[in-house]
Amino acid sequence: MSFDLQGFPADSEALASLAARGLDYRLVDPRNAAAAAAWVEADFRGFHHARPKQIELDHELGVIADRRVHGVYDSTIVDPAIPVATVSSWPTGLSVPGGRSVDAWAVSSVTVSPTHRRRGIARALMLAELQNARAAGAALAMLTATEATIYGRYGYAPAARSATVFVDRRRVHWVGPDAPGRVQFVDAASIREAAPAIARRAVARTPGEIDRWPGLLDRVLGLHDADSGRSRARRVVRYDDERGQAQGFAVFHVSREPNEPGVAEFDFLAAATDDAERALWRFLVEQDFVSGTRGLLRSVDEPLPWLLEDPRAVSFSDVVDHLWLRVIDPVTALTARRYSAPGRLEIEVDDPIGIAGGRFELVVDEAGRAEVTALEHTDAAASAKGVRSIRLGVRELGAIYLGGVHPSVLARAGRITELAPGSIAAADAMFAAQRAPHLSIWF
Ligand SMILES: CC(=O)SCCNC(=O)CCNC(=O)[C@H](O)C(C)(C)COP(=O)(O)OP(=O)(O)OC[C@H]1O[C@@H](n2cnc3c(N)ncnc32)[C@H](O)[C@@H]1OP(=O)(O)O
Repeated sequence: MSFDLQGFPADSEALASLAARGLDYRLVDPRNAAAAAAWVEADFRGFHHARPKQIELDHELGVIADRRVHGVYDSTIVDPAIPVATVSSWPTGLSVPGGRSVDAWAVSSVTVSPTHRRRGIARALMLAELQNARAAGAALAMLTATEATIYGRYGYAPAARSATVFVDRRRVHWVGPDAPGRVQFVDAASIREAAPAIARRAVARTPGEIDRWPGLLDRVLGLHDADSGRSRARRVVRYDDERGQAQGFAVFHVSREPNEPGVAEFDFLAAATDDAERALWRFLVEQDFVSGTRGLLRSVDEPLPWLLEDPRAVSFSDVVDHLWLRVIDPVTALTARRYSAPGRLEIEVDDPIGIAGGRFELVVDEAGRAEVTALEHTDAAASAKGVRSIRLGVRELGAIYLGGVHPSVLARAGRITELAPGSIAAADAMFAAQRAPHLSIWF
């Protein structure tokens, strides 16, 4: 999605509603070093992080150079250059079932200073971001949330979960296939050039993953602050296939207690093929002098238990909502993904914020490809025709979009209404995803 991030002004409604509270809502120019640094300072404070070191600040300034960054300013405080609220956003691809990527709008860095909380600042920022997403032509807006109670009111819903996986070293006996290639240690800097292409292919394999940005790869490889203790503890391994082509890499470190075996911990594994995924997992779980391996932000549907003789070597904990989606343009969003069963379904979407509401006809062919049309008529007419038809809110549409939540579960929760017999069963079959949606990074 090509889009000029600085090319349109700050949202006029947010501007007016914050001005009415004596606050100034501004688009921050990331090339203005002082303003951008003050914004980063507020962002770090908002998330209760320590003040950034210069090297971290420089890294963050590089990241926000590719983002649309807003701050809210209060001219009456001691340091009015530091915003009392922050938000950043950018257009990026979201992988959907079937392997395509849909244009989406990522929202991040939502903070409001504790001195200014609960007076509607976040609300103004979040409504503005929906308008930004629309202006950018995004089919969906998306975010990862610190707390699950903040974003539903703007139409977001959890659409992909993640889990912590722990593998008990003593019980590891690999029974999966041997990978034809090999795993080797590589220097973090040496893999940086190949990393974007591997990550891109890995992202395309899994619905729910989003495009990686350069600063993220620098950070996971520890290159943004190479001399820090954290970065120096990181080790990088790469999987090369039988032809010597790099197909995946993982970044891990071993946490140590004196004279005790440590735990191999990782939160970044990019595998472009099944062989790479298996080989990297095998390397990570078969280390010696560790009590186990812990992977963060892993899929709830990892194949790992099926690769070990003792599936109970693997435990899943902290299964949480992770990726939150907000449908902006139902026709584009619903057309982008592939479906698991053919059929015809009318979907009535209620959107209290007035962005994505309406009635839509989804017709899926034998290959799982969809044609989606916005309809004019009412549900009474649809059910009279005997057409399979459901009614749901925009949040529920976001929840089922990637196939991570079954429509029948939301129907049982009273959150989807079946307007004609068989419609929920049809929706379950159509929206099912071959691979559980999963997002393995924070953004
Ligand atoms: C995508 C991301 O960046 S996730 C990061 C979110 N940010 C953080 O966790 C940092 C710490 N928290 C904060 O900075 C603030 O508490 C924010 C940004 C979450 C909320 O900012 P505020 O300006 O206080 O929110 P605002 O006054 O606009 O509240 C809007 C609504 O959200 C509700 N709300 C706000 N924060 C929370 C919360 N943490 N938990 C539950 N409800 C909340 C309010 O009660 C209000 O509800 P209403 O619409 O029913 O009246």
